[in-house]
Amino acid sequence: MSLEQAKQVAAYRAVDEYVKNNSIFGVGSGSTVVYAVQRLAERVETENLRVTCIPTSFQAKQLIIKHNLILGELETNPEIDVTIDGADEVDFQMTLIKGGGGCLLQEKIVAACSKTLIVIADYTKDSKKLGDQYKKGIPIEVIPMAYVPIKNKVISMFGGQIKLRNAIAKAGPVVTDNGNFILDWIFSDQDLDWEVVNKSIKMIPGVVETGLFVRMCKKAYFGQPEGTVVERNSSFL
Ligand SMILES: O=C(CO)[C@H](O)[C@H](O)COP(=O)(O)O
Repeated sequence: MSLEQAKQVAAYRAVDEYVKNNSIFGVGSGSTVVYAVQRLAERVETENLRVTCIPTSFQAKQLIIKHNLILGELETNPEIDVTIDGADEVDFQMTLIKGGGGCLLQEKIVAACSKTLIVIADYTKDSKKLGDQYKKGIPIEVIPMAYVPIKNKVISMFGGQIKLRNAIAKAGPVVTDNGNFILDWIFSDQDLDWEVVNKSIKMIPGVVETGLFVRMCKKAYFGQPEGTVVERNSSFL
């Protein structure tokens, strides 16, 4: 079974268990979420469901439109029933690293407006400690003019290394859906208190958001190589 199939089984399971009729649904971003939207569209069609979808990125909005789903926004739907999103890594405490695809800011806003946040991922994202699996670091979305002082400050507070994320098909840095830059912080200490780290980094002027999702996720579905799905529940939500 391929990695893509592992993503698909996790996504289908989560949509089947969590999406209900007459609900407001947060649509995450990334390659795994593509399968979730696919499954949602199937269910809307066959079960005649009414589900209003709130996107977490330009990509998510395009997926909603492509599948003829109802597109909503936080202005009119500030309370979301459930959001299903991918993750770059999920540790044993259900702390997430997100933002590998650069959409962390809107993902965190939508997650914070959701009664329930569910993660869907393949088995490579399942980890004991952050950094065991995902080696690209913690994304930090920043206001462009402040990227150097923020970089220096984070390193002086917590160590490690920071890279400004560069675009692939464009010269220069990645510019997010919100017009900001992304710093990827490769931390050296795996035993940090992520709640403290998240709050401290957020206090630095010019930081818009971090890709650390602490105590936000209720459940994770990990698609396995043999086609089964492993579930992990949070102990605090
Ligand atoms: O946080 C994200 C984007 O900002 C994604 O959810 C995360 O990168 C996982 O993506 P994928 O499902 O493609 O592995």
